Amino acid sequence: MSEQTRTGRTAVVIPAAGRGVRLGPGAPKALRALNGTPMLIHAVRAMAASRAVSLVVVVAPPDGAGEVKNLLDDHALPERTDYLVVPGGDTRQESVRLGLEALPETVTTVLVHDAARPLVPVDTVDAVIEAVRDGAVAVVPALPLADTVKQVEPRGKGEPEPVVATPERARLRAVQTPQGFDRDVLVRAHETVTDDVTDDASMVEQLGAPVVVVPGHEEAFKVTRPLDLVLAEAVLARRRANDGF
Ligand SMILES: Nc1ccn([C@@H]2O[C@H](COP(=O)(O)OP(=O)(O)OP(=O)(O)O)[C@@H](O)[C@H]2O)c(=O)n1
Ligand SMILES: C[C@](O)(CO)[C@H](O)COP(=O)(O)O
Repeated sequence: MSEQTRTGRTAVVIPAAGRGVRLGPGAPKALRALNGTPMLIHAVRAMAASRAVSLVVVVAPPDGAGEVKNLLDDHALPERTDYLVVPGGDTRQESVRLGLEALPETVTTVLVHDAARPLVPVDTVDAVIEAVRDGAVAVVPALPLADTVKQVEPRGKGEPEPVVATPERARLRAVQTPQGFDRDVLVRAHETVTDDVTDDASMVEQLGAPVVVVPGHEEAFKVTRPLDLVLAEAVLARRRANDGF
C-alpha cells in the first residue's frame, strides 16, 4: 500500500437506486421506513458512525435525487461527514460506477455499502477500513453459512433441479457490505469488467488482485424480502431496549 492510501481520505459510496422488487410494491426500497426513519438514513448513519469516514456519496433512484437530498438535509447527521447525492443507473454495478465518478481526488480508500444493509455495526465498518489501511486492496466482511449449499442445474419454474455438487460448507462465506477497496484498484475494476456480477469484490477478483475476508456481523443482513423488515425492526427494538430508551 502506498503512503497515499494510508493518509488519504476515506469515502463511502452507497448504492440506493434499486426498486426493491423482492420487497413487494411500494416506494424504492432505500426510502422505505424502518421504525419511522428511511432505510437509507439508517445506512448513512451506520457509515458516518465511523470517525474514519469523511464523505458519503449516496447514489439515488434516477428520478429521486432531489428527494434524497432533502431527506439528508432533514435528518441529523454528524457534522464531520460531507454528503453528495448523484442519480443512479439501471443496475447496481452502474450505480456504483456513477458514485465512484463523483469522488474527489483526495479520496484513496473507498467503501461500497448497500443502502439495503441499514444496521451494520460501526465495528464492522472500522474493521474493513483498517484492513485496507493495513495494505489489503480489497476487503469483504463475511459470515460462515448455517445452511448446506447445493449447486444445481437450473430448470424451468416448478421443475425439480438436478444437484451437480455440494461445495464444502466450511470453506464458504456469505458476503456482506461495506466492502473496502484501494480506490485506484476499484476504479480499474469498474473500467475493465463488463460481466454481470453481484458484488464489487468479484470485479476485483477478475482483475487478478487479491481479496480478503474479515468477520462480518449478523446485524449486517440485507433487507431483501418482507420478513427482513420484521427482523430489522426487531433489531432496532433490541438496540433501544439495550440503550435504555
Ligand atoms: N439499479 C440499482 C439496483 C440496486 N441498487 C442498490 O444496490 C443495493 C443492493 O441491491 P438489492 O438489495 O438487490 O436492491 P434492489 O435492486 O432494490 O432489490 P430488488 O432486486 O429486490 O429489486 C441496494 O441498496 C440497491 O438500492 C442500485 O443502487 N441501483
Ligand atoms: C453486494 C451484496 O450485498 C453482497 O452480498 C449482494 O451481492 C447484493 O446482491 P443484490 O441481489 O443486488 O441484492
